[in-house]
Amino acid sequence: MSAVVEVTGLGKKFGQLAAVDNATFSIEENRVYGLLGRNGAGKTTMMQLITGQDFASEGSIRVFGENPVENSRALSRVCFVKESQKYPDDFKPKHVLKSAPWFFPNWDAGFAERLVADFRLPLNRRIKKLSRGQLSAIGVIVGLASRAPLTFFDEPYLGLDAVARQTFYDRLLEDYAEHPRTVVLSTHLIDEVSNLLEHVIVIDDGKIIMDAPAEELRGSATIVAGKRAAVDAFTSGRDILHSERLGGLSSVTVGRLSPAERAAATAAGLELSPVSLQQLVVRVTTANADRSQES
Ligand SMILES: Nc1ncnc2c1ncn2[C@@H]1O[C@H](COP(=O)(O)OP(=O)(O)OP(=O)(O)O)[C@@H](O)[C@H]1O
Repeated sequence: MSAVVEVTGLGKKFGQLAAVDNATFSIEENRVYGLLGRNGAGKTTMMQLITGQDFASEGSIRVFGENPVENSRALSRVCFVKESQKYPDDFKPKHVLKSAPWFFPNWDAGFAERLVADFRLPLNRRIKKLSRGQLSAIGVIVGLASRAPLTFFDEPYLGLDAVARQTFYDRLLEDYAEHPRTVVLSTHLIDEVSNLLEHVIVIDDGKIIMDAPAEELRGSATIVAGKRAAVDAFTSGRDILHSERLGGLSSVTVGRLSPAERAAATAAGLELSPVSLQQLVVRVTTANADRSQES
């Protein structure tokens, strides 16, 4: 498997603030990635750096083996869909679709047309007059129909309703199956996309705090619940990601349990339940914030 993006010791400072802090990771070819993290964690900044829209303060970035800054050869293979995309004042969606093939060599006009129907996008209305959802739909259509070998969707759902979001996920999966490429989704709706993701990168306070295949993460944490004394006895000495108490009951999130440990927990009358990807991300980012405050 080959890396389409290689980030090494990357840092980006805005004055004193390290929006990206000593980040090292790679993005492999033909996989769907989730770039996840809390508000202000550094996701957009990271995507801006990788797509050559901003300069790094330190470290190196390779996109298809090259420095992306002002590099039209590397960037012609990249599509970055962001919510704050600006268009010329008098532009209509039809102008965006007409100009897209200039930027994206793999542009599929027929696919774009089908997506316009799916998202009920009015092609002839000025972009300034579009609803928030219609504006999001333009980005989603460009991101999908461009079939760029590396596509970033920065919170593509912001204006989309639940039906339109599901349409986006369905079309993405169908098209990805036929035309494999690398897709990076940045989103807060982790549960909604969790089945789509093959690899998860979590950024917190500019630092990469998790970088793992989604399959490995599923089942990597378990909620142990039951009578407080029994939960405490079972979880004592373990790395605890989260704990909640209510009267004499307790619910504690711990790391991966072996089959023998699971059997012991059940024998002790404890209930075990899996932690969703969203819960896991919340737990690790909260644990990271607690550690940062302590140090
Ligand atoms: N141009 C800038 N000047 C100063 N600070 C900035 C600038 N751009 C981003 N930041 C700061 O850098 C940090 C990271 O911002 P970034 O937009 O990358 O976060 P994010 O993870 O995309 O957040 P969200 O999920 O809220 O969109 C934030 O604290 C933000 O305020």
